[in-house]
Amino acid sequence: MGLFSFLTQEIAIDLGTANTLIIHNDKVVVDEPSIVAKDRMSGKIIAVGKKAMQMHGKTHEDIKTIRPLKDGVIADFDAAEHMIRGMIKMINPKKQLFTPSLKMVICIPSGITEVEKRAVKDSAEHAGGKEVYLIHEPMAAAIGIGIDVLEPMGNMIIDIGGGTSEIAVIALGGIVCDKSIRVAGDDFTNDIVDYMRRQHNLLIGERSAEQIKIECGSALTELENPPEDYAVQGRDLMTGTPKEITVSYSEIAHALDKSIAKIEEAVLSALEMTPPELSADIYKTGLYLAGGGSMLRGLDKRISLKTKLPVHIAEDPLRAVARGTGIALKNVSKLPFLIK
Ligand SMILES: Nc1ncnc2c1ncn2[C@@H]1O[C@H](COP(=O)(O)OP(=O)(O)OP(=O)(O)O)[C@@H](O)[C@H]1O
Repeated sequence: MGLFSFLTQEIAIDLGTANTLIIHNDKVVVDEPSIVAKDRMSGKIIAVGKKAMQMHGKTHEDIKTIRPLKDGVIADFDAAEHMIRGMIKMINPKKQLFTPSLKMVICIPSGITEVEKRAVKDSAEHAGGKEVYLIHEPMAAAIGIGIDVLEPMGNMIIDIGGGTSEIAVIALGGIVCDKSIRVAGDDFTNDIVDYMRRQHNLLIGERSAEQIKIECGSALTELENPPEDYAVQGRDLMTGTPKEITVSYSEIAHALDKSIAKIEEAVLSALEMTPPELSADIYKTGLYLAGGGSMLRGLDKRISLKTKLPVHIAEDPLRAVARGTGIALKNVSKLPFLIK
């Protein structure tokens, strides 16, 4: 560590629709849901991350919870800036004598527009970033999975996050072709809310729906190791009173079918766009899945059946992108694909 290293702090940020992770000194130091709570009267941010999440869906009229990102991009600039600031503060909760200047690498979806890119950069700079680099999420995921992205070898990465699913073929340090769709884990959650309302006349909140997805969600109607049925509580739409019903994984698989089919279609379309030499590589290496959405039971098998290719899930899918962004941070000068 250099003499003046305390003057610069190097951080990698996986700024996601659902979760934001910060890596500092090779460690995940922040892993929080991407949400803030605001006092409507004063306009002040009163909670960031988990604390704000606990308030989500339970607020009274003076408090508003905001998810600053939608579909992988910043939807509320002011809230995003406060969220980034708040999370950076979590790294050094104690007051410091010097405010270090920040060198950051932040990942962005590959289908992002120039204006959306600018919004991420501006938010980071307003939150104290002096040297800000951007990296495309599939590239970060590939690095996080352990793929040598600079090699003349094609690899396909499917990153299913909260707001976006990104499918990219990577070779020689670049994205050769990609397909980004705004259908991912959060759409699975919304499908469950809709399904419960339609099928069971039961109104449930977003957090309960996410819990169902995690506890008994599935991409296939038949699984080798099925999860147990799950008891769901909500409001009966007919009587207005609280009610409990039990759901099975096959039922949830039906509810998620349409959204999963859209992801499958995007994978097939990315495979169709792939130059033949790289198709040959992918035939040998298979497809790599990353992102929290890829943890849905049976999703790897379903994509494998559809594409007739082997599918591998990253070791820790929720952290693959953050890990890759952290590695990129340490190699800023060597990686030609970082965006300044
Ligand atoms: N065990 C699980 N099974 C299914 N889905 C899960 C599981 N754990 C987390 N998820 C889902 O993963 C999603 C979040 O994944 P991730 O943190 O990779 O997304 P993100 O980076 O915030 O989003 P994006 O990349 O779209 O900006 C959420 O929709 C969450 O519900």
